[in-house]
Amino acid sequence: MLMTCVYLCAGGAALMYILYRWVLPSTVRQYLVLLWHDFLLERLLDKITGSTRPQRILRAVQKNATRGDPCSVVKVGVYPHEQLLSLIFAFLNYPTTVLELGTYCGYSAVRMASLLPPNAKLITLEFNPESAAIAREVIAFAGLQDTIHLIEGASGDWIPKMKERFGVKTFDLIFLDHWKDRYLPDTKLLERFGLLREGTVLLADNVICPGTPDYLDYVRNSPQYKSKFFKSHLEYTQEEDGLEKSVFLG
Ligand SMILES: C[S@@+](CC[C@H](N)C(=O)[O-])C[C@H]1O[C@@H](n2cnc3c(N)ncnc32)[C@H](O)[C@@H]1O
Ligand SMILES: [Mg+2]
Repeated sequence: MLMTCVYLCAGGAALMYILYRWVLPSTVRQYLVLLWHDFLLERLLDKITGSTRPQRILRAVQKNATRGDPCSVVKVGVYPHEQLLSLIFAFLNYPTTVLELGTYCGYSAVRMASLLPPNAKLITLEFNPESAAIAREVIAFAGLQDTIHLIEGASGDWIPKMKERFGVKTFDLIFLDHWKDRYLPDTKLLERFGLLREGTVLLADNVICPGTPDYLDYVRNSPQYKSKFFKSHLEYTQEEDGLEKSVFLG
């Protein structure tokens, strides 16, 4: 009886894996991965540890990184775009004005700021107060509070105020990594408020999973952009994903 149960469970698990890996279309698979990873697994970990994911990230940074050393902070997590970011920063001859949409816990902000030349400025926007508070602590731990300017608020509200509130003329690099349905409207806002110059690079994350079809269609077909896709994979998974690098041509 026990062995029959074991065989049935093993057979069921194998069948589920085959269905998941080879039968389900990739879009369904991507939704399942996001549902599992960003929702079910996180809720389970929240319950078990009595803490939220941002709180766990901050604790991991405080425990495993060295205060004042941004590289040690970045090493605490998995960052799939490490090499590409370094290449793009070199290609741009080290940008001095960078905007990030979607800070979360400040991980990519710390990564990018650690590649910036002295006197450069990185503005990052986050509308979730809990994430913004954790990001502030992560940024301070890395010793980058003078380079990274974290704004708590929604991109749609802040992009129009960038020039008057922060004295920004145009950005050299913009990293789009917030909610995917905002990529296109925020790009149009950046255009409308004159924040792009000839040569500004838009780097859009997760354009396949969860995906940003309207944004991709826009930057790939507009004569104002020269766009190129870089294959990658979704953070912490093997699911196919990618970044779109689009150079504004003016
Ligand atoms: C994928 S996470 C960012 C991850 C971060 N860039 C990193 O790699 O470490 C997306 C974040 O964008 C924030 N967000 C989403 N839409 C936003 C908006 N319109 N304005 C500001 N923040 C937004 C979410 O609260 C979330 O924390
Ligand atoms: Mg991302």
